Amino acid sequence: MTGISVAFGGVKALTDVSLTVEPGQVHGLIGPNGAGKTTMFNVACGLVRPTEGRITWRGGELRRLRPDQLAKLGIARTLQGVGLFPGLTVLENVMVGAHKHARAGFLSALLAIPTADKDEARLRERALGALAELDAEEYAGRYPGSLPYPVQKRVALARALVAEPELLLLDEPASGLSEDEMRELGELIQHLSGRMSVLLVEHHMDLVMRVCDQITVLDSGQQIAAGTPEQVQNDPAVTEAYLGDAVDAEADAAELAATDGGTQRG
Ligand SMILES: Nc1ncnc2c1ncn2[C@@H]1O[C@H](COP(=O)(O)OP(=O)(O)OP(=O)(O)O)[C@@H](O)[C@H]1O
Repeated sequence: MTGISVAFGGVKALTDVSLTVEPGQVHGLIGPNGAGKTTMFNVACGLVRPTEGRITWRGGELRRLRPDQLAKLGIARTLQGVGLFPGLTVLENVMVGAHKHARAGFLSALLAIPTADKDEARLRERALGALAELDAEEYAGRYPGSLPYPVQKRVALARALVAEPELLLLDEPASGLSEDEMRELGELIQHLSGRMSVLLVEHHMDLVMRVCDQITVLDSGQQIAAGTPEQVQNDPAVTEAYLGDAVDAEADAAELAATDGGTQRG
């Protein structure tokens, strides 16, 4: 993505941001709150059209990237929420992610139309394989609503992986996970990068520093640093941006405490 700018009405969410996810690499996108990470992620998955800039994929420019084209382009994503279909079982949810591999289409496969028997069997096998990779095979027959949040997140990831994407877009995959689950997620992401590229938007800095090959840092819609985890960690502009964020939070807390104190005194 080159020279990406996005404006929402008068708000400039991104100004001239460029990043390239290299084949087989994990690329982290970080920055304090409101930096523009989600907006950039949404540009990468076609949910937000940039005001300016170019998106290049497989050597060609994508003039109009739409979310429904992603699977055909070899791109899969998971979003901040979980986004599973509550009325489908875990297995069926994952099969939805594999539908581009089915000749007769997902609907006929799901409805078990006779001509789709072979496709359905293949889909089922692929979906079970993806669930097994995420250690979630045992939940295949369950409905998402009955499962703990971290398991739902694993199912959502299995649904993205089953299409065997070339590029996997992950928006805050570690949110709501315990330390142990986060460590497992880190290992999984590193393992996956052997066969696909990953763009990772994440708040948990230790995870980002552990698994990313390259990192782009945004602040107030601008790119303030880019490089290896070590380069980014030692970049004064990055420290300053995060420190500014912490100082703001402290000032807010102090102001709130002062207001509370005033109320008590009054
Ligand atoms: N749909 C929208 N309409 C108007 N402004 C928006 C919209 N989406 C994002 N913004 C603004 O764009 C800026 C960047 O927001 P964005 O959500 O991309 O940041 P972020 O880095 O993902 O933040 P966070 O870490 O808090 O999720 C913010 O100022 C935000 O208020």
